[in-house]
Amino acid sequence: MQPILDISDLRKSYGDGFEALKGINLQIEAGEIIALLGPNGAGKTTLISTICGITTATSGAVTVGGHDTIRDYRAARAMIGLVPQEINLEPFEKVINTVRFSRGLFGKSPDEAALERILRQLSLWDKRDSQIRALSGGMKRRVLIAKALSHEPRLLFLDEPTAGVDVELRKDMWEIVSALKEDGVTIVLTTHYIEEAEAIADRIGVIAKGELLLVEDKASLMARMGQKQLDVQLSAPLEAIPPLLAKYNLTLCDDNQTLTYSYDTRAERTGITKLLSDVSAAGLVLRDVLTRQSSLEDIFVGLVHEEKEPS
Ligand SMILES: Nc1ncnc2c1ncn2[C@@H]1O[C@H](COP(=O)(O)OP(=O)(O)OP(=O)(O)O)[C@@H](O)[C@H]1O
Repeated sequence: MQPILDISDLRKSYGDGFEALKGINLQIEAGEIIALLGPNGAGKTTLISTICGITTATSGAVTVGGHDTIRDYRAARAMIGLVPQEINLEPFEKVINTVRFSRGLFGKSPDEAALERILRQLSLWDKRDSQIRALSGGMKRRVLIAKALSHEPRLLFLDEPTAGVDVELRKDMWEIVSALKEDGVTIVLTTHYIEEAEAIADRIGVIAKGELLLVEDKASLMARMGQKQLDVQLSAPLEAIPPLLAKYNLTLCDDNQTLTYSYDTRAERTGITKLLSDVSAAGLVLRDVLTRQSSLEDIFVGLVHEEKEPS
């Protein structure tokens, strides 16, 4: 099946020569939620702006639903909704007029039923005649989403939808995103929050210094997180792993005194009991044991760190 979004070798250098995107390749299937995680300045906003035609790419190509975002800009843009980071609403305008106006900007014919459906979906229907300035911060964010949905796009970009919002509002936002997915909208969101990516994304991309360092199914990332390491510290150094312990796939650390064993915390049997009894049967004396777990955060920090300080 043709991906709804296809980005190939996308590069962006700003006027001062700074390369904000260094050859991004990414395909997104219809109906997915993908979270792009990255530190400040990684290039997330630049990537979204380039796809949406707000910024011009230096080279590379992007298609949305098969439409090239440059040659076939209108058709591509009509399929995209963008929820920007900043709240940029007209304070004296009524909610419904704001959303109606956005729809008009895309040249879509008026459709009051569509507006009602969007406003109801975002729990804004009761507020349709309120002025924007009278709304809470959370409601204003909902209006931004309603505006982005006003022309019924198939692909929605949310640029840091929960930056600086409280925990309750963040959860609200996550529910909205899940409901949109149920409706068949494909969602790309950028975030600094690892737990946000964990909570709602199907796939996670890590971006740093203009490069996409990893794109992976959340499930397989979680499987990596399920891996734990057991460090068995011995009272004396070893020359090599004894043959009796060969079957455990152990690593002997640089100090020659620590054996590391990886296991899956979710497996029925971790093999730890048997390992420890075989360690003793091999005549080794334990000094200490400790366990470590790699989290998505470790994976993320490790990747971004490697990128910052290439060895
Ligand atoms: N108009 C511009 N001119 C020059 N450099 C720019 C411009 N816009 C962005 N940059 C630079 O490009 C890099 C990527 O910025 P971008 O806003 O895309 O990052 P981001 O990942 O969205 O960061 P944040 O999480 O802080 O929003 C940054 O180093 C930024 O300073």
